[in-house]
Amino acid sequence: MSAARKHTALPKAQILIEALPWLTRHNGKIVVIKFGGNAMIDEDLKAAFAQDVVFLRQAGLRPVVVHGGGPQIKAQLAKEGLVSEFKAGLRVTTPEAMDIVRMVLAGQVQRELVGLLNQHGPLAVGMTGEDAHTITATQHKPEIEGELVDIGRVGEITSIDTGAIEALLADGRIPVISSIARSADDGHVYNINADTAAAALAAALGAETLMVLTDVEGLYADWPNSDEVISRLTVSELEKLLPELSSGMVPKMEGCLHAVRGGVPTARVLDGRVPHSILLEIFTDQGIGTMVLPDPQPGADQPGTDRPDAPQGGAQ
Ligand SMILES: Nc1ncnc2c1ncn2[C@@H]1O[C@H](COP(=O)(O)OP(=O)(O)O)[C@@H](O)[C@H]1O
Ligand SMILES: CC(=O)N[C@@H](CCC(=O)OP(=O)(O)O)C(=O)O
Repeated sequence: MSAARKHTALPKAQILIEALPWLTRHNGKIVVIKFGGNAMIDEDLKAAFAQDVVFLRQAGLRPVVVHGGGPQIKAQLAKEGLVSEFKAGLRVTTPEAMDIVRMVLAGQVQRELVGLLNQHGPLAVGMTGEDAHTITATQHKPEIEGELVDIGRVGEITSIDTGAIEALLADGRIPVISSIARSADDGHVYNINADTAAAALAAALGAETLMVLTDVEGLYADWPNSDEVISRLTVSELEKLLPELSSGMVPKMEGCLHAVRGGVPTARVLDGRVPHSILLEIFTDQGIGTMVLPDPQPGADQPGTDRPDAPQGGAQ
């Protein structure tokens, strides 16, 4: 009887052992996770996301959550009879819309995530980029067909102050950050795309990795004609691809590029519809989604394993 019990438990031990080199490698490291609006509308997935983030924290990593809420903002704008329009992939944000963006992100989405995480203990603390000058911005005017266009209170990040986040991490907390910035030039606030905010924070925090959860498997090579996912690419390869990308993938991949160019060793786009996608990515040898890597240094060995980020000694 006891021998049979041992036998059935063996696969569990193997799973834990597979995680060991990854646990060792990531111990104490900051991981910035962007939780996307579309990946966060399913209750079970949200609960699994919270479990994964708490698991990372208890396994010795230092997760920082940056969240979006595009679908929730869209729904609230519709309720209030306000139009929801995007230009250059960014929401046109009138002062009235800004009030709603702020209320939905900081008052609803962030509160809900903090609540889910804190079901596991007194861990998560919510804040927005306004707090303690975490994210400062000026007005962003995207260039559309050669002209700079005014899209309202949409911000371009000018500086990041990581002090408040670092204090929370040092206290063992999980910061949960809404993508709103304080203004550098007036007393108001700016709406920031959450992928852009997550990437800027990952670079400023010196994160080990940026993980962007979304509602597709990763970056498709020829979207929407094929579902072939690009499993990894270098920043130079990504830079060449950027002009061909459309809609929500643009800020995501620009964010990954910015983070890796800013010194973050890897940035990944993951399928947030897969339960526990974060754990699969961080603690298993296979990995999923799309990984962005720095360009190889001249003369350096090319990565030989399936996971170029594999821990020293190789994942078995
Ligand atoms: N090359 C591509 N690969 C994958 N998805 C793409 C690509 N180009 C555009 N997309 C679109 O980008 C969407 C993801 O962006 P978005 O909807 O803003 O996500 P989120 O709400 O998670 O921030 C996908 O659902 C897909 O419709
Ligand atoms: C300027 C801008 O477009 N801001 C975004 C902020 C939220 C966001 O990015 O949410 P997702 O990650 O769910 O798309 C917006 O208003 O929708």
